[in-house]
Amino acid sequence: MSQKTILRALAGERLPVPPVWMMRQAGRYLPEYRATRAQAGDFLSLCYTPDLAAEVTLQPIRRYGFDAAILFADILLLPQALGLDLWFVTGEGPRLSTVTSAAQVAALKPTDAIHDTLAPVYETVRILARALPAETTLIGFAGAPWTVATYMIAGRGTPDQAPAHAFKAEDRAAFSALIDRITEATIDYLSAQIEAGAEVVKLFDSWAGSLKGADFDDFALAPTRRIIAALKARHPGIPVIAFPREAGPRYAGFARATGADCVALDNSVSADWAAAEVQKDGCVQGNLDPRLMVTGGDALVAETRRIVAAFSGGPHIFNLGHGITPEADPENVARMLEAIRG
Ligand SMILES: Cc1c2[nH]c(c1CCC(=O)O)Cc1[nH]c(c(CCC(=O)O)c1C)Cc1[nH]c(c(CCC(=O)O)c1C)Cc1[nH]c(c(C)c1CCC(=O)O)C2
Repeated sequence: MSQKTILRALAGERLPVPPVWMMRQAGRYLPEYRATRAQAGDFLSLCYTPDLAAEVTLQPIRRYGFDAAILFADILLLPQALGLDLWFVTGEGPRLSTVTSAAQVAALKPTDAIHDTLAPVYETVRILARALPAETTLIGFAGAPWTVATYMIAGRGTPDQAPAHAFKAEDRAAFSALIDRITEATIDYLSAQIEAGAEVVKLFDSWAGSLKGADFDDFALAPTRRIIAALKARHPGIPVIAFPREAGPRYAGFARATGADCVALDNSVSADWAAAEVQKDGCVQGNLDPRLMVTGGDALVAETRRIVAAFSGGPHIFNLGHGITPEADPENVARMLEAIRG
């Protein structure tokens, strides 16, 4: 069996101390990240410069000794590789050219053309596979099709994903074709990350919670299942983490329905409920409220310990319920790690 703690937990092993990493662990809360980002000039240049992207991936590993490193990139690089324009507005977030018709779906670049744009990401993975400490697991990632589609349709982040819901309601066939195109491209994108050295991959479905009923089945669950089945066929033994954020009761059964080796939990579900209803099917990850990394104090330590205790009966990877924010205090990360590792 692998000695890497993350891989042991993903294989279903209960460990006395849970392995730990954090969503957005390379990010603006760290002064060394801000310095490298300034050197790169802007966020996308940082993503597409392998030496610098590898450097920011390694920064939180050096500072905190996390058990996993997550490739530094962004879920919106794939839409760009499919032919959309992408830029980031400082202080606001991403902007993309949009896809809102069957003709625009058909005009996206073919899947085998994505690697031209994404080659630097694979090079970052290769650098990291060589540079990481022997005990650190390298996680690759992509956005899940629904979440990626919400940005491609709206051209930006939206609080309620209304433009994507409208497209789905107006032309379900064209919307489904878009989901299929993203699904196919995601399979090849993650496959290439694995071939470059990613040991685990994670699918971020940040907006899964806005899909209800049959829509959740068709556009959160089914594409995830299809991606995982294709990856398992091509790369047996590579674990997959699924993050259907704010899926609520639909977290139960999600691993069984999709074949995910681990389900990442946001902080809106109770740890005790998830221990009973989600962890019974395998590894779970997440749940700590990222706001505690800003406020810290005794509440951070108490909540960290409560989550460790709640999931102590089965396989568990400690993580936050969503990404750490720029306002977080780096000292609070150290405090959290001390509460987990003692
Ligand atoms: C929805 C989404 C995106 N990107 C991602 C998601 C899914 C997870 C989630 O829900 O947060 C995923 C992501 N984005 C980033 C990573 C790198 C790995 C990591 O450390 O977790 C990962 C895994 C870097 C990033 N991606 C982004 C930053 C900040 C950019 C900067 O340095 O200015 C980082 C470190 C920018 C980004 N990228 C995206 C948005 C909406 C924004 C702007 C909001 C923000 O600034 O936080 C799209």
